[in-house]
Amino acid sequence: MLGIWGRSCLRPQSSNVAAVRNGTFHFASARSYHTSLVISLGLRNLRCKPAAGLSSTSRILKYLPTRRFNSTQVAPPTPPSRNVASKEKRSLLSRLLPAKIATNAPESVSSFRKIVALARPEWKPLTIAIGLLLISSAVSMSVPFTIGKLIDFFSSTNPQIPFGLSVWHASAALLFLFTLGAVATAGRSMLMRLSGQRIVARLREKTYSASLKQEVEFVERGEGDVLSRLSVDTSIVGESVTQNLSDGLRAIVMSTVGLGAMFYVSPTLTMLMLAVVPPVSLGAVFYGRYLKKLSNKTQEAMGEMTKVASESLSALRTVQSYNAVPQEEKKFHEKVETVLVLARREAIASGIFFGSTGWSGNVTLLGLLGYGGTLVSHGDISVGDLTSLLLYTVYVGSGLQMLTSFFSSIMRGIGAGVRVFEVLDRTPAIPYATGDEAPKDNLGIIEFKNVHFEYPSRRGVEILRDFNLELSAGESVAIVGESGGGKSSVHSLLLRFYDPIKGKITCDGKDIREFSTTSWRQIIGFVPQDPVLFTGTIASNIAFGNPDASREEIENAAREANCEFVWGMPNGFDTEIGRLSLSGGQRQRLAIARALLKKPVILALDEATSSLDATSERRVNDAVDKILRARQTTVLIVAHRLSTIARAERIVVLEGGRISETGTYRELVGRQDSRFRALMAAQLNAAAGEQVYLGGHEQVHEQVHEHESGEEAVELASHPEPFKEEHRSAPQLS
Ligand SMILES: Nc1ncnc2c1ncn2[C@@H]1O[C@H](COP(=O)(O)OP(=O)(O)OP(=O)(O)O)[C@@H](O)[C@H]1O
Repeated sequence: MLGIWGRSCLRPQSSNVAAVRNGTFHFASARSYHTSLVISLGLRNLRCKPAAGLSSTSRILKYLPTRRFNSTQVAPPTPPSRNVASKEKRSLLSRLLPAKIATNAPESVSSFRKIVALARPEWKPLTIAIGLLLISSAVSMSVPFTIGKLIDFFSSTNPQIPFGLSVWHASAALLFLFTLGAVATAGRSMLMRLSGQRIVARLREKTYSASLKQEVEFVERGEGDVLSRLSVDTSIVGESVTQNLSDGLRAIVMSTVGLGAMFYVSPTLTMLMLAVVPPVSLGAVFYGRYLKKLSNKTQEAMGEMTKVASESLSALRTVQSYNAVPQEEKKFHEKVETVLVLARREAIASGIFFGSTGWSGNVTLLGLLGYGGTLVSHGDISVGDLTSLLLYTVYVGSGLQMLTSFFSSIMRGIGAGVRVFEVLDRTPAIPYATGDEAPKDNLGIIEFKNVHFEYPSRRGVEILRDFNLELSAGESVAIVGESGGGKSSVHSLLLRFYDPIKGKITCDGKDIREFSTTSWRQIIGFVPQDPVLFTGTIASNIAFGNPDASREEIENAAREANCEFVWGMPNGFDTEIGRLSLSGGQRQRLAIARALLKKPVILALDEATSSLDATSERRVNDAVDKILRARQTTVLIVAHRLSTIARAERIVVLEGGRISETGTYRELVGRQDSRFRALMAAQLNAAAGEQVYLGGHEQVHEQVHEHESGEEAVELASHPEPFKEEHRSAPQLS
């Protein structure tokens, strides 16, 4: 079945599948996000016995790229002294609890407390539900007793009904009792479920909100993991605090009341029945251990399977364009087979276990019946009592079984809780929304001062090294450099997706770390290299982050960003779009409109590296040109195309993590030994068949007075003299 599922998933339209970036799966649309949930939930359902071990997903997703907390960003680790002190306690715990939970005993305890605290707002319905549980349990526990009495009544020559009731009265009383039991069961079940769902909903919202406030690194490197915490772990926690708790209570009531009733009816027979408990428990221990080992392996195998599925689905365009569907089906099939082999072993083990426990149960019943029959024939107990006893034995047996699974479910809940609270209680490495208000105008100079930067995931690899850059208010600066040189990283630092490891970025002399991230980001319009659209209308996409913008403002921003294509769409600004349902150029212009709508004081524009078609490129360039000419905004462009570079007031060359050269376009091109010239010549020469734009000084200085047909002439009088735009699509630097 999984094989079929995998096959059909590889064939649908690829519209909603996102990219794999930095080894992380990015599900950017609701549908692909949903796919990821389906994968994790589907896998969870695949497990035959959830009893032993932790949340399957916690292990499944171990194999997806997950964020490992690094030393600078993690919530404070457990102090060593506490570890030593609790060592002894842990060794005992380790025998009782699943390994992962036992090694994190303090975490587990606090997770358990937090789980209980989650149920606090639901105390009223939960208390009522527990009351109803006691009523329904009392009713169901009275059934064996009643059946015994009924048998005695019908087999007796002189039938007597307790309390002197008539047959009709007794029947009516029993009917009422059973109806009461049924109503109590229905009420308990509804209340427990509803409370559970409300707890899960609250937990999901809180966890989602906490995830959105983490620094991007945390979520991007473990996105799949965060999703599984949001979807699967939260529901396990909710279940454990309601459904499992209710089942556990029911099991306790069933076992204790059942045992009490059995002792009341016949202590000897009860002792006989209890003789079977030790061997069955021993069998259960061995079975449990084997199952735990097996389920660990199964979860690992399922992790591999999820990885294969996620990779192919998130790169569906590549898979389909290379006709690699059969190849991917085969890969998936192999992983499914591994899971099936393990599932088969688990099925055999559980078959043997449940078969043998059933056998021992039946043998016990036979023993009880044999010995009990003798007691009946001696007149020591009645037939009714023996029947009640046998029925209570069944109740106690199933009560004990429920207790076993209750214990493992609670353990699972605690394990899932640890994972959820890890996100929920985590302090983001880059504080969210705390700090001073950033200036909304009169920005002053923005300065990168001796900035050193390396990505937390790649410690020791310096991307920026003593990087210095000054941006005056209203200035437009283009950063150029080799691909992978760190240009986009400069934007990431400006936007405070990361902080420098040394040095600082200041705005009018004040470290931007002193501003709250929300107010600082509010004044920046960011157009990333590969803009992301969200499922919704074009208008809602432009107004992303500005939900109160009027239609007029949205249209003005779209006009300014050359989004004329919107007016040609069937429903104009109300046209529904998906993540990839527009061309690259259209997406960029929409993203520019989105940024402009913010009326940013700083515009951080990362030019698309992917080749746009000539018209799109021209329209994007014109949109950028308009912004540059307006000169109201400080613009920092990561530029790849000559056409953009030439339009900036100043160009900085980023090499070896620092700025090697700075100047106007004219200055840099004019210098024979300029790094800028060398860099561009090298990169443009690499473009086979393309004319080398910077082959000669004179070529570069030819002024363009006319543009492509129907386009506004590009007047760059205030800019350095531009290059000759001979090709329809300008070559890129990287
Ligand atoms: N999130 C990340 N984690 C770790 N390393 C990263 C991350 N993002 C980028 N890098 C690495 O940092 C270096 C600089 O990347 P960056 O994207 O800033 O380069 P760039 O100059 O903008 O490249 P391009 O012109 O190709 O877009 C690259 O070596 C890249 O592999």
